[in-house]
Formats: sequence, C-alpha cells, structure tokens
Amino acid sequence: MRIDLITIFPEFFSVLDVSLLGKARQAELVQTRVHDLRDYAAFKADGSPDVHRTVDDAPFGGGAGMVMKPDVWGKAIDDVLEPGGVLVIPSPAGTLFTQALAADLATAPQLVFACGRYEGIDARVAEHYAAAGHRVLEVSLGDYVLNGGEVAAFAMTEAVTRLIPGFMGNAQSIVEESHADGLLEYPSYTRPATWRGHDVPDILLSGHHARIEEWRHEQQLQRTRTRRPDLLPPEG
Ligand SMILES: COc1cccc(COC(=O)c2cn[nH]c2)c1
Repeated sequence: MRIDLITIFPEFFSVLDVSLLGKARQAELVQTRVHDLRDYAAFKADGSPDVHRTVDDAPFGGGAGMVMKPDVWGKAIDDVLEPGGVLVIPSPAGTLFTQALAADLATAPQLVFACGRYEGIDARVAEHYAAAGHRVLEVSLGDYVLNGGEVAAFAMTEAVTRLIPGFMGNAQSIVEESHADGLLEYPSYTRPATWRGHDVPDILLSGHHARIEEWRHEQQLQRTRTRRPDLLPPEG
C-alpha cells in the first residue's frame, strides 16, 4: 500500500520514519510520502507567481476563519491520487472512524490523506473527486475539534497499516483486540500475582482454559455494557 499525506506541516510526519510503521516501510509493505501543500500554491489562478504561496481565503457568505482554496488542493490531489486510490479527508463533520473502516481501508492500493487546517477545505474538492469516480471519505475520529487533520491522519494511518497482512508480528493479537468482535477487550494481568495487595482473579491461575475464555467474554460484555452501551446490538 502507498499512503500519501498532503499537509502545510510536512515536518509533522517525519515521525513516520521512527514509528512501528518504519519497519513496515522497510519491509516494503507500506510506502509513505509526505507532500507540502504550499508547493502547489506557487502560482495564482491567472498564472502569475504567488510569493506568499497562499492556501486559504475568506469564506463566501461570511463567517469567522478562513477556508482552504480548491484550486491549490486540486493541483496537489491531481498530482498524487492514483486510480483506485481513496481520498480521506479528516474532519469533525465526517463519518466516525471505526475498526471496520480501518480494515476496509487496509485493502486499498493507496490512501491520500488531505489534512485540512483553518475552517476546512472548500467543499467542491470532495465533490470533484467523488464525481470523477474516486472513493472520497470525510472521516471523524470523534466528537471533538483538532487544529488540523494531521493528528487524525496519523492515527488512521497507524490503525490501518497495522492491519495489513504481514505488518504485525502476532496476527492472533489483532483478532483478539478490542472492537475486533464488536466488544471491548477484557482486562489483562501479568506477574506478579499479587501487587500492592491486589490479586489477579483466581480463574486466570486455574488452568481451566474453557472457564477462562468464558470469564473473559463475560468481562467483555460487562465492560461494553458499562462503558460503551452504544456498541451493543439493540437486544443488548
Ligand atoms: C477538513 O476540515 C477540517 C476543519 C477543522 C479541523 C479539521 C481537522 O480534523 C478534526 O478536527 C477532526 C477529525 N476528527 N475529529 C476531529 C479538519
């Protein structure tokens, strides 16, 4: 898979070289490229040089803040997005990012993350690439607002790449992790068996694997009921 990240803060993604992702990149499972949006703002619409490499402008209809220019984004995405590539726009107004969507995106040949800043990207950009036949997703990490899409893009990149076959050493741990079966993960323990007067649940020291599995599933249900009832099917 190739992952392209378009941003006005390219240095933000230099960490990609040192994270776990770095190993996957070395293994050629994932190629990542970072693109400076301002490289596509060197010339104005009329072809004259723009020394300020402007990427934003005032919103039509008024309102606070600035909107990112469609023409600049168009030049950048035209240069980067490949046939079959998915354009992902992190946004507070997006659909919720889930483990299921991560698994879906892990099968794509290319992801292009358009990292917005200010009040966002001109809405015609998403419209244009959808109309051109590309899969375009506006995706939210949750109900809060960040200053830009870079943090969200990095989180989604990690959630997706770790699901690429061959990336994680222990495939079994992926299957067992939270959300893989729609429930939250059960609590985990390791040595020492007693720590500051707190004991590990006896069942886990019993060696009864069937009972341990049953206890763990019950813990998953209990946790999901109390912390994330929204994840339970209607009959709960
Ligand atoms: C594309 O337009 C905008 C506008 C404003 C901020 C951002 C950055 O994304 C988020 O804030 C976010 C993503 N998931 N939850 C929050 C993008």
